[in-house]
Amino acid sequence: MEEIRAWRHVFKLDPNKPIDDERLERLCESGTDAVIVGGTDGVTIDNVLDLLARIRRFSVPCALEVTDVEALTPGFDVYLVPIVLNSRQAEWIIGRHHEAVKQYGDVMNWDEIFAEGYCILNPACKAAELAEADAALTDDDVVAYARLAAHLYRLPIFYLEYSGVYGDPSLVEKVKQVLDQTQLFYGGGITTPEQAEHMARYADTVVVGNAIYDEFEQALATVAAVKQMAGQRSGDDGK
Ligand SMILES: CC(C)=CCC/C(C)=C/CC/C(C)=C/CC/C(C)=C/CC/C(C)=C/CC/C(C)=C/CC/C(C)=C/COP(=O)(O)OP(=O)(O)O
Ligand SMILES: O=P(O)(O)OC[C@@H](O)CO
Ligand SMILES: [Mg+2]
Repeated sequence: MEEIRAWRHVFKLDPNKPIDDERLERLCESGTDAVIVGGTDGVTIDNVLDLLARIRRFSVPCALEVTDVEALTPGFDVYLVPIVLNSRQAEWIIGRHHEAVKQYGDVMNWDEIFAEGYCILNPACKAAELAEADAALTDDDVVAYARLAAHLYRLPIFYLEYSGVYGDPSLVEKVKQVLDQTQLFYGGGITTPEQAEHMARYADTVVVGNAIYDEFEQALATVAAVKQMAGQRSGDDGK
C-alpha cells in the first residue's frame, strides 16, 4: 500500500492504443509516479504483454488495472481491481470478481492487489456504458459513495472517474473532505497543466489518460504541474 500512497501523478496507458518508443520513453522518464496499463475494450493478453515488456525497460512502477481476466499476467508491480460502486449490475460490483477469485484464488498475492471503488460520472464513457453506471448523481450521492468506500468497505482507493471529460473540481474537493485513509484518485479530461494542477489541489492522485494520445506535450507537462501542487499541499500540511 505504501507504494500507492506516494502516487501523486500517474499516466494510464491503453493497451488498445498505439504509442511509439520515443514517446513511451519520455512518458516513463517524465517523473510520473507510476504507469497504469488499462482500458475498457480491446484489452488482450498480447497487447498487455507488449506494453509491459516495453515499460519494463524503465524503472517507473507499473500497475495493471484488471478489466478482463483473459489479459491477466504476472510481472506487474501491483494489480488494481475496479469495483463500480454506482453500477446497476451486481456483475461489475462483485460478480466478475467472484469468478476471478474462483479461478485465480490459489495463486493470488493479496499484498499486491488493491481494490478501486469507482464512481463513474460521465455517462457517455465506455466504462459507464459497459458497467451500466448510474451517473445521474447529485453531489450528496457521490459523497455518500465516497463514505461507503472509505468507512464501510474500507477500500484503499476511491476513484472519481470522468473518463473523457473534465470534471467538477468543487465536487472533488467535497469528496476529499470525507476521506482520510482512503486515497482519492481523480481521472478524466485533463489536457492542460492548469487543469491537472487544479485537480491536484484536492485529489491525492491525478490520472492522465487520453491526453497521452491526443495532446502528448501537454500531457507530459501535467507531471510538473501536479508535483508542484503536491509540494505546496505537503508544505501546508506541515505547518
Ligand atoms: C495470474 C495472475 C497474475 C493473477 C494475479 C491475481 C489477480 C490480480 C487477480 C484478479 C482478481 C480480480 C478480483 C479481478 C477482477 C476481474 C474483473 C474483470 C473485474 C471487473 C472490472 C470492471 C468493473 C470493469 C468495468 C469497466 C471499468 C471500470 C474499467 C476501468 C478502466 C477505465 C475506466 C478506463 C477508461 O476508459 P477507456 O477504455 O480508457 O475509454 P477510452 O478508450 O474512451 O478512453
Ligand atoms: O482518459 P482521461 O479522460 O484522461 O481519463 C483518465 C482515466 O481516469 C481513465 O480511466
Ligand atoms: Mg482511455
